Amino acid sequence: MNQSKEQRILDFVLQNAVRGDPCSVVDTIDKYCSQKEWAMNVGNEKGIILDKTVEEVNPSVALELGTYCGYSAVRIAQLLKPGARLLTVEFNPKFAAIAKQMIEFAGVHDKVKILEGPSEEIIPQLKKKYEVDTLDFVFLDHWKDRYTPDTILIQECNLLRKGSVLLADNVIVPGAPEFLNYIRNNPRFQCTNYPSHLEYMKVKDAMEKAVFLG
Ligand SMILES: O=C(NC/C=C/[C@H]1O[C@@H](n2cnc3cncnc32)[C@H](O)[C@@H]1O)c1cc([N+](=O)[O-])cc(O)c1O
Ligand SMILES: [Mg+2]
Repeated sequence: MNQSKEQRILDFVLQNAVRGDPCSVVDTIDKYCSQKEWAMNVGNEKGIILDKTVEEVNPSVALELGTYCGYSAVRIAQLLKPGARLLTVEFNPKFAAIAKQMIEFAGVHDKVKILEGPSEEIIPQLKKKYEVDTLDFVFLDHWKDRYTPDTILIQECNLLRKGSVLLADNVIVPGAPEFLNYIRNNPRFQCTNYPSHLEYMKVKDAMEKAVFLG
């Protein structure tokens, strides 16, 4: 049966990156996706915005919605302090399996837990089943029409504390207009926009940071 694009990306990493070296895994995925096949990884330009935000927050508990191949999970995990953890949610079992291998090859599996299932089912389980008190950082990069309902659900589940930071990818392309409208008009969030470009393209995109004010 012919391979998926995601399997080809993983194979390219297994053959060309350095095992246990997260930077080489990230760079190798970027090399493949900029030269051979485009894929919806956050990429290096927006990845630097992600890195800077993670370093600024220095989260003990981080949540990612939309693991895909594990590119941003590896980027985030390599910046986490000892004892800190990333929970990443993915409902496509094929993508979850690819990401699991990607994360293990990068050597960050002791910091990352892949939660397989839809975010709307997983989020309400975080406190009891995954022993989360509150989330210090949330990276939204899943279906764009889920950004708003999941942000509301995260608040309903009492998962944010004063200073928790949300960072949303793709608020220009593909776009998340209802999320931008919701979060920018919500007095409980302080928003900042970071103009950038769509991964591996010259197309304009942006990320939106939203700090929960409590
Ligand atoms: O569509 C995009 N991203 C959607 C990402 C989707 C990923 O998150 C999972 N997912 C979705 N809802 C979920 C709910 N629960 C769990 N996993 C979920 C999907 O199985 C997929 O692995 C996108 C598109 C472009 N683009 O240029 O077209 C660029 C980007 O950077 C993008 O992020
Ligand atoms: Mg994205």
